[in-house]
Amino acid sequence: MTAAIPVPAWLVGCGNMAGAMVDGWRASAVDFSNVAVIRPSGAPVESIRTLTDYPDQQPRFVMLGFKPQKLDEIAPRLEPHIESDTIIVSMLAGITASILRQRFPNARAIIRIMPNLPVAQRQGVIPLYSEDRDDQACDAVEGLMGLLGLAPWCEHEDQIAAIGAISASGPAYFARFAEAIGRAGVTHGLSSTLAHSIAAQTLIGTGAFAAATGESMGEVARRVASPKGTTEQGLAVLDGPEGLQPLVDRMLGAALKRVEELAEAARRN
Ligand SMILES: NC(=O)C1=CN([C@@H]2O[C@H](COP(=O)(O)OP(=O)(O)OC[C@H]3O[C@@H](n4cnc5c(N)ncnc54)[C@H](O)[C@@H]3O)[C@@H](O)[C@H]2O)C=CC1
Ligand SMILES: O=C(O)[C@@H]1CCC=N1
Repeated sequence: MTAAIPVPAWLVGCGNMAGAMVDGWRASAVDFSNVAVIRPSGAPVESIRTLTDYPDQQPRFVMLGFKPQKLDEIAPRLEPHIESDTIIVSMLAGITASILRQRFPNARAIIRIMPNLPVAQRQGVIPLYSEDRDDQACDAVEGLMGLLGLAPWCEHEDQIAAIGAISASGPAYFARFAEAIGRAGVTHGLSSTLAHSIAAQTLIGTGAFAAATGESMGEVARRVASPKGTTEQGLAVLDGPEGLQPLVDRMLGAALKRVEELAEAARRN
């Protein structure tokens, strides 16, 4: 039997990220019959009832899927519906468990997650973190997230941000790298369509190859780069002192700084 969403359940905000989770759960045959999406646009979500306002109901499960900057607009109207039976799952970047507990003091348990878009294909990474020692609630949410991919628990809240900077933001970074390789292909005479499609297919194929062989990315790179061959010369540029690692370190640092800023803004309110 597949994991079940405790019901009644509300998905408050259902855009790119929560929508991808819904797609993954749908592919896992999760029952949505007592689940409602609540968002002001009322834009329909396939096979889930969509509402523009909170019904007169006390939900047992609420997933926060809106932007962190919306917390102070949304929390005061949502809070009266949250009771000692309600599990809150939050994907809001930067919004800590203690900030959420302050906004929703009555919640049974508050569980933070930091999912990524490939949950739609059940190939996601979904770190979890909670400060509430509620094994039943944690097991229920772990079961649901486990349907969508790798769902590790974090011991410390900082790990949610660190994992998130890699895996939640990661699809954007890998996508950007593939775009840059595609653009380089155009510089070398390929048509834009061909260059970008082969760059994307190479990213997809590399992931599939690594998954099928179980090899680390380091091993995959070594397998491609023949000694004294062509790839070795390209890797030497990436591996140089001005190469990829310092750039990636700065990239992650900038994203993590923003996590702090979002938390600070929420703490001030
Ligand atoms: N996009 C991603 O890959 C990831 C996003 N997240 C988190 O997911 C959350 C949502 O991000 P996205 O899906 O990218 O944004 P989005 O803009 O695609 O979706 C936001 C949703 O919030 C809804 N919304 C706006 N105002 C609302 C209100 N007053 N009440 C209820 N719903 C309201 C919108 O209708 C929309 O459905 C953010 O907190 C972000 O930190 C976390 C990990 C990855
Ligand atoms: O960019 C963001 O703020 C969200 C959180 C991690 C990925 N997307």
